[in-house]
Amino acid sequence: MNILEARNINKYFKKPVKFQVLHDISLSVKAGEFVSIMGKSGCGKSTLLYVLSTMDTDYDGELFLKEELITGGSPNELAFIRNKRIGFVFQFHYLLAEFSVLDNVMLPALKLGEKTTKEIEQNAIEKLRVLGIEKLAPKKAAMISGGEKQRVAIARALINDPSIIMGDEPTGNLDSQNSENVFNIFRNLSDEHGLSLLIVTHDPDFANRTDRIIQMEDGRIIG
Ligand SMILES: Nc1ncnc2c1ncn2[C@@H]1O[C@H](COP(=O)(O)OP(=O)(O)OP(=O)(O)O)[C@@H](O)[C@H]1O
Repeated sequence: MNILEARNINKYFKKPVKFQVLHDISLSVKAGEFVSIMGKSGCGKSTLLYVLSTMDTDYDGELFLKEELITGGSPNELAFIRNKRIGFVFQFHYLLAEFSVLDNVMLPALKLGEKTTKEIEQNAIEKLRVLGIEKLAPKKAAMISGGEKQRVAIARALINDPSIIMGDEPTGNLDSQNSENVFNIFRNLSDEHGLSLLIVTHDPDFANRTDRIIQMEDGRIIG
């Protein structure tokens, strides 16, 4: 089954001058598939990811999540999809520095409000355990290392059991050992947990070990 499908996505920026940033992009990510997106700086990777993650709705074309059309959804529907069905990992972790690791991971589930605080806490501890960092749970986010912060950000992205994880250069700010850790976590989530992942990366060593590379050039998919 396709977890994510994009059909004929075109996007224009209108300022300072009108130009087409995405040209007729069609792609799909299947259940459990670990896919990377590569391409030169400025080719449109981040723009594409913002469209695919529903953060940007100003595009032509159609997006499907689990084979359901989500293009044209109301702001509330799209906010729900982003919180529950899509996990996002950025280059920078965006953790709340003064909150504990556990609280940071719990937040998206508290916002969703579908489970009790106790259930959410147990679930958050389980996600931290899967990522090998349950001991960090009580620590303040400000007090842990960069590599640990990124793992906490991944645990936070997993808390609502999303259908897909999207990442924009999630290893871009990490040293090689921490990049390797993050890669292995993603690989394991795909192989052992059947999660789909779509990750923008500049790192060929990372991309070459994903299931498939989508190559972009000048706003187009070229391979
Ligand atoms: N809000 C915007 N308004 C106008 N042009 C934009 C805007 N955001 C990005 N662009 C332009 O769109 C093109 C694609 O940008 P995008 O950030 O998607 O590329 P990228 O492949 O992710 O680059 P990088 O690898 O450097 O992050 C670039 O030419 C960029 O300058």
